[in-house]
Amino acid sequence: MSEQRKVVLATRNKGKVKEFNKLFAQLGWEGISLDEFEGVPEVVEDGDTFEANAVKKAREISTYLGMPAVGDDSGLEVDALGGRPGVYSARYAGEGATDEANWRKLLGELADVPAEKRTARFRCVLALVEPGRDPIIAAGFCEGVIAEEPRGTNGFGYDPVFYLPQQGKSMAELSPEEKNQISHRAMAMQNLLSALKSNS
Ligand SMILES: O=P(O)(O)OP(=O)(O)OP(=O)(O)OC[C@H]1O[C@@H](n2cnc3c(O)ncnc32)[C@H](O)[C@@H]1O
Ligand SMILES: [Mg+2]
Repeated sequence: MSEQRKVVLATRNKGKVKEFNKLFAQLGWEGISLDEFEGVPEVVEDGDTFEANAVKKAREISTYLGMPAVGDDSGLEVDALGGRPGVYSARYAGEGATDEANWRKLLGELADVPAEKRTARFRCVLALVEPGRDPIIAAGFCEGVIAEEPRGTNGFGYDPVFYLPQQGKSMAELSPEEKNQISHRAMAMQNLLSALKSNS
């Protein structure tokens, strides 16, 4: 996979697409958005794990288009909530919830939780599927703390309420380049690359 590589991004999330475009460019890969194709079926995310959903996204899209595809299933694990919302992060405040509704619900649930108990991590599992081959899977995470209030306007999802003590900023206050150096998605991409190298 070292040559110029066209890989379909098996996601409907525009924030993820932007991040992947930059991460892929660093590898000389070309990420192709699902918007380029018509009639692509919705993937039903009914797995209980990030891995199951990431593989399902990549496999269904790769099979449908006959091209390599990367699926990303990701979410937020909050320690004070026993790891919730986890794989249900996208629908935490209900099916089709907005990003803001999700993080507002989270701040509400953590209203009485003191600062030292607000630890959390973003997790990302990536699956690369080439037609007719077994998936290659890689994971990454990023540790932080759930803030009391939102800060910043970059990024997407839970970024405004995910505070990074080392940076002294929320994830939504980082530039896209800074986020791509430390994020769960960036770590998973690095691990995917290593897995590909040891596979070939
Ligand atoms: O399934 P696809 O089409 O890829 O798009 P999605 O937005 O539904 O993605 P997921 O099912 O993987 O759900 C991920 C959830 O975790 C959140 N999330 C994932 N990565 C994030 C990041 O880098 N920053 C903030 N929130 C993130 C995101 O907002 C969703 O609520
Ligand atoms: Mg989803």
